[in-house]
Formats: sequence, structure tokens, C-alpha cells
Amino acid sequence: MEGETRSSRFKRICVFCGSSSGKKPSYQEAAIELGKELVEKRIDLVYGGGSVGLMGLVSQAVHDGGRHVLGVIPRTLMPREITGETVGEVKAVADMHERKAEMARQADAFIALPGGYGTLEELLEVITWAQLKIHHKPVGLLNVEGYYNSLLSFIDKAVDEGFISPTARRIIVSAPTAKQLVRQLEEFVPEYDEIAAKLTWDEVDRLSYVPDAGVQT
Ligand SMILES: C/C(=C\CNc1ncnc2c1ncn2[C@@H]1O[C@H](COP(=O)(O)O)[C@@H](O)[C@H]1O)CO
Repeated sequence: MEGETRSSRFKRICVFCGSSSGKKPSYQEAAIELGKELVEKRIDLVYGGGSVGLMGLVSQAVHDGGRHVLGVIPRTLMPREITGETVGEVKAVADMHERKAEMARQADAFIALPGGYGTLEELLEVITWAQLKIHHKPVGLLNVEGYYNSLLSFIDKAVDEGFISPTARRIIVSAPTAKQLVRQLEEFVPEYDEIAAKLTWDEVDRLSYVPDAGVQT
């Protein structure tokens, strides 16, 4: 495959990641490596906009590689001293809720790099939406140097204690490198649940998120 241009089932992936860079160089290297992997697979990026922390590294790598970058920024975060310069296209939205809905609508899959509260909140929301069958898009954790091991252990405990179903546990795909993670996301097959599929989603409609029937192949 070396030297050959490969394509993906995904047209655009949403990346959640730290607005900080983290202490270990491996976190920054992983953000750049993920950006390059998206470029190699001809996948575009949607993310939270700006150039701070890992967000800046992944978006710059995708932009430098010639793929489209869409940054979705709430108007209140738009001053450059808060988020820094954004590469590519910028979409301004009213608030944080609309941002998450728009990022989710624009993406065929989600990847979380290491990050803090913001990253966790974004990640857990798309997992929850997958659990509720609002979408069937793959969700991946880039578990750089075991950064997310304690979160995964907690989730396994929640399964053991009966708060998360084994089916819902399988929503989360995790891998230590970008290459492995994108490959696993490509192979992901969502599990369907007859009861949940019949529910309606007023809240998501209100946020103008358009539920899909599955990932494009
Ligand atoms: C408050 C600080 C920086 C604010 N700048 C941000 N610019 C753009 N997007 C942001 C910002 N902060 C959070 N986000 C979103 O949450 C995720 C990162 O949050 P985390 O807490 O750093 O993990 C990211 O995916 C964005 O969508 C100074 O820190």
C-alpha cells in the first residue's frame, strides 16, 4: 500500500481534544499523527475551531496536508485571544450546545484525543447519543500511552455494577495509535436495538441535529 493513495468510508471525522497541549510530548505527537492519518486516508476534519493546544496541532496537520478543516466556534469564543487563529473554514454558532450538534451533524465518526473536561463532555455526549440511537456513527478513543485507561476502567466498573449495558460498552472503540484507531473505526458495525430505534428526539431536533440512518459506506 506504500505510496498508494487510500480512501476511507469516512468523508469527515470530528476530533475532540484538549485546548491544552498536555505535559508529555507523546500527546502532541499523537495529535499531529492523527492529522496526518486523516490526510493519508483523504478524510476531512471538523473540530472545535481555534489553534490552542492539541486542537491547533491536529487542525494544522490536516490543513497542511491539503484536506478541508471546518472549525465550529460559539460566537462568545470567537475573539482570537481565547481560541487563537483558526485554519480552514470557520462556522460561527450561537452557543456550546449548537456547536456540539453541528460538529456531530457534520461528521461520519468521532475521535477523542487526550483532553480535559471539554473533551470528556463532548465525548460522553456522542456516546450517550449513540446509546440512545440518535446516531450510529463510530466513536473512538485515541488512548495515547494509556491516558484513558482509568476512564475505560470506570466504564467497565459501571458495566459490572449494572449501569452501562455490555452493548453500550461496545460503542467505544479504543486504540493506542491513530492508524490502528481509524482502521478499527472503519470496521465498526453498530448494534441496533428495536425499542430505542422507535423513540423520537425533540431535543436533538431543537438543536438542528439531523439523525442519520448509518454511516456512509
Ligand atoms: C478556556 C480555555 C480555552 C478556550 N478555548 C477553546 N477554544 C475552542 N474550543 C474549546 C476551547 N476550550 C474548550 N473547547 C472545546 O472543548 C474541547 C477542549 O476542552 P478541554 O477542556 O481542553 O478538553 C475541544 O474539543 C473544544 O471543542 C483555556 O483552556
